[in-house]
Amino acid sequence: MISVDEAKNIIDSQSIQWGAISLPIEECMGEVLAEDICADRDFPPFDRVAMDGIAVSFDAYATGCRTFQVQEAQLAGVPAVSLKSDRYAIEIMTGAVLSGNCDLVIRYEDLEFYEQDRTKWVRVLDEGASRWKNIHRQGSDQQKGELLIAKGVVVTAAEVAIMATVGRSMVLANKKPKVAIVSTGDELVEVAEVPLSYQIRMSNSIAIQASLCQVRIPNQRFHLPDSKEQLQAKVETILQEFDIVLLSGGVSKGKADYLPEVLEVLGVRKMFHRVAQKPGKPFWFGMHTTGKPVFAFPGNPISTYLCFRVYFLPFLMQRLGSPMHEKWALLQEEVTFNPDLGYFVQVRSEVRPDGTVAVWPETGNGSGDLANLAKSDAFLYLPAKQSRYLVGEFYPYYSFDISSLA
Ligand SMILES: Nc1nc2c(c(=O)[nH]1)N[C@H]1C(S)=C(S)[C@@H](COP(=O)(O)OP(=O)(O)OC[C@H]3O[C@@H](n4cnc5c(N)ncnc54)[C@H](O)[C@@H]3O)O[C@H]1N2
Ligand code: MOO
Repeated sequence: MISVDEAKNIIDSQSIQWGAISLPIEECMGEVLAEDICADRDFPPFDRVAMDGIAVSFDAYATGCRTFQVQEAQLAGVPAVSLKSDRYAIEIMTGAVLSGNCDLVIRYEDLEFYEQDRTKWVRVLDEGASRWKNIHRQGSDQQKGELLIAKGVVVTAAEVAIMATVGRSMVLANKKPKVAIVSTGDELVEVAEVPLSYQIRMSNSIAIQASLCQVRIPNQRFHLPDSKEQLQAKVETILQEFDIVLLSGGVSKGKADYLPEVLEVLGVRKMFHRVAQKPGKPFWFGMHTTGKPVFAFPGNPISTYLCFRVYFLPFLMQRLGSPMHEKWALLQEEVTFNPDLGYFVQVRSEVRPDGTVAVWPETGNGSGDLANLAKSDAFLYLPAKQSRYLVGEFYPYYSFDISSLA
């Protein structure tokens, strides 16, 4: 039996890539960028007028000139016009390119217009003007060629806006794997069915599917009976059609726990079976000859969910180029446990005003106590080789809320 850390390392060390796909920017929200996005020109690309008003020469203003003859108006979206001399002003609008020979913009609020001899004049009331006031200088935000978004970023509306402004109508995103979710067991019936007294409704594959849909991973759900022949035939076709196979149930020591044997026959090499942890001890992981990973989670609902959340999800996000960062939380009640196993205790959490996460254990009745999942909102990882975990100690924390990845 291997440790939790060894199991994670084995999973992480598999070289698996699903390549990249070119997507229109309208379709890339929530995707992970597979390329860097750089500035195609300076930001802003020209000296951009930042206030509606007039453009003048600062030198004229600095030598005491406060009245200017209005030469013309220059709106946004037209080429720059130039001052005839520094006694003139050009009416100018926000978003326009700064007029030639001008280096000061004064807002309408600080101006008085008047007419004299059928000529339009303007008087400047602002006594605190400086060179380049109200002008967003070319290249002052970013220079042409600078990195604006690094690959690996999950695209939000902010990235879409930046990609749009640099003219990227198509971008490269990490291709997502197609995942098969396979539950096994003759005691399981579909959700809409009424179970007989010796049956239960399946929930593991449904929970995994819900999580994969939330992080927008294409997936399909299957259910297979406890028959070696049927498992072998069906898993063989599933392995051809999907990039990753997640199985639930059939990996412990029961008479119908055929999966480890069937998987090996199908060319899935066992990388480990059994991890020194509770719950989820019988966790099995292997690699198919084609390089596709196969995760076989122990069937007890909390074990399946734990292995999915703690091992599979971080592996998936890391491979997609958007790794999940480890979070830590502060234990609020002492826990004692068997030092031979790492213990993923279910906890209820609260974020404190200082930002730390405080957690209280909600142990429930073991890995079959599915309803206890709703009383908790995370797993706290209490590592092996110690038996007491004290109030005020920090431990790694795996929230059930994965909405930040969506
Ligand atoms: N002799 C031993 N027996 C067991 C061991 C062991 O080491 N030696 N390990 C126990 C542990 S720990 C677990 S966890 C389970 C895992 O066994 P399997 O992976 O073979 O899972 P099953 O036996 O198929 O199912 C276990 C349990 O979970 C229910 N289940 C299964 N699939 C689903 C599903 N999709 N939705 C809802 N519930 C599901 C199933 O009905 C069983 O009650 O083995 C222990 N035994
Ligand atoms: O490991 Mo089992 O998952 O304890 O119930």
